[in-house]
Amino acid sequence: MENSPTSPYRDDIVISWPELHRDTRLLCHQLLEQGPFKGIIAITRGGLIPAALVARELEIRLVDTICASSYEAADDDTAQTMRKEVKILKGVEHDGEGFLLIDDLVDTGNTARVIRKLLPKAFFATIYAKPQGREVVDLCVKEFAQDKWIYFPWDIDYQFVPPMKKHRANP
Ligand SMILES: O=P(O)(O)OC[C@H]1O[C@H](OP(=O)(O)OP(=O)(O)O)[C@H](O)[C@@H]1O
Ligand code: HPA
Ligand SMILES: [Mg+2]
Repeated sequence: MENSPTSPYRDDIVISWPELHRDTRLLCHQLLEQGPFKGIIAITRGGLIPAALVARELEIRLVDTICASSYEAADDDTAQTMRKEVKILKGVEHDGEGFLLIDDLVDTGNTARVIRKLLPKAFFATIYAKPQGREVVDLCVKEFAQDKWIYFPWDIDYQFVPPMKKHRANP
């Protein structure tokens, strides 16, 4: 997948549904050591599917949301690399004590820093993390380099790829 020329991302990591499920279950094993939690707060939208999987494994039925937005699609329709100010569209009315905050990943840490301030007592977990944001969250299962763009399964599709031989300069 091609990144925009202005993008800081040089490489792509494509995550499949089974990989996301397996990584989320790995996170759950570690979360079981941290709980019990009163409930989960999913950070929309990326945190919604991981939060549903975590709720299933930890048998938590109280699931709330913090609705946030910080990226939008690039104009050239490539990767999502346009950064904006973090906007909170819906918060929660407590400091997070006893709650588990879930997002799909922490990249620059901008989103996580804003949400941390709103819920300073929550336990904050993401499936993936990049170095700039890692310290903002309490737990993650995998870390990737800062210049990798992570494609989640809900953002991609299977498609035909021509045989490698067709692209060779001197067949
Ligand atoms: O650490 P950061 O640099 O702030 O980036 C991480 C955030 O960016 C993405 O959300 P996005 O705002 O794109 O919205 P989405 O979850 O609705 O896709 C991702 O789901 C994280 O919430
Ligand atoms: O690497 C990423 N992948 C998907 N969404 C993101 N939001 C910030 N960084 C990323
Ligand atoms: Mg998000």
